[in-house]
Formats: sequence, C-alpha cells, structure tokens
Amino acid sequence: MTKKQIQVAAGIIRNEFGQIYLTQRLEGQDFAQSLEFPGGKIETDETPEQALKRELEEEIGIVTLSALPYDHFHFEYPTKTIEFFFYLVEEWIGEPFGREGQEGFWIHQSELEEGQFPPANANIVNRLKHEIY
Ligand SMILES: Nc1nc2c([nH]c(=O)n2[C@H]2C[C@H](O)[C@@H](COP(=O)(O)OP(=O)(O)OP(=O)(O)O)O2)c(=O)[nH]1
Ligand SMILES: [Mg+2]
Repeated sequence: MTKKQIQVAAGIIRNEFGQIYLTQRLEGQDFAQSLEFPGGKIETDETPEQALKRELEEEIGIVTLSALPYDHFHFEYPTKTIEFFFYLVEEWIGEPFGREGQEGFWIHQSELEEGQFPPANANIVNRLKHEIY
C-alpha cells in the first residue's frame, strides 16, 4: 500500500520581541500535547498561502497580513508523508488565542526546544533557535 501523502501549511508567528506564538496539540490529535506552529492541511483547490490564512483564522483567530516563505520540505512519518510549507508571519490583525480550546504561548525563538515538537520540526526549530533576533 502506498503511504498517505498530505500537504500542510503552518505559520511562524513572530512579534517585535522575537517571540513566537505556539499552540499545544489537543488530546486525540496525532502528536497530542506537542507544541506546534499553528496550521493544518491544505485542501483541494487551495494554494499553500490560502490554506495558511484560513487555518490561522480558524485556529487562532488572526487575519494574516504578510506571509514570507520560510521553509518547504517533505517529511516521512511511519504512516504518511507530509509536504510542509512554513511561512514567517510578522504582520497580522488580532490577538492570537487558541480558538479550538488549545493552549497558546509566546516563547522567544532562542528558547525553543526541538523535543517539544513533532519530529518533522527539528530542523526548523534549530534554525530559529540559532538565528539572531
Ligand atoms: N500545524 C502543524 N502541524 C504539524 C507541525 N509539525 C508536524 O509534524 N505537523 C503535523 C501534525 C499533523 O499530522 C499535520 C497537520 O495536520 P493538522 O492536524 O494540524 O491538520 P488540520 O489543522 O487541518 O486539522 P484537522 O481538521 O485535520 O483535524 O502535520 C507543525 O509545526 N504545525
Ligand atoms: Mg491544525
């Protein structure tokens, strides 16, 4: 059987202090309790950027004003392959909050820890952590 392939768009929401808004995945989801960059699956007929904007509105209640491509890669999980589109979001309207009941936190990018995220995030977390802000 061929592995399931999905595409995911997620946002690195960074404020002027170099803090990033992260949410905690809910019980019952895969990688429950892991931290994540808010986002989700790209639907048919959506561009990655359209999906990003929709997901950020649905999950954390913000309107995205700018999204810069930050990373694009494929990651093989045991049961699925995910194509990720990560964007850096530094301009938005609203105050992010866990609109689906999930916890949200602002964490300075130098304090991110890859062990708190799903395995696919290791490189991106390392890159952010070692970037000077
Ligand atoms: N949003 C997000 N998903 C991530 C990250 N790292 C990572 O491995 N993933 C995985 C977890 C999921 O298998 C998949 C994202 O799907 P999702 O569960 O957020 O999808 P969704 O928001 O559309 O939710 P649903 O409607 O399918 O429940 O990507 C990340 O940093 N952010
Ligand atoms: Mg999601």
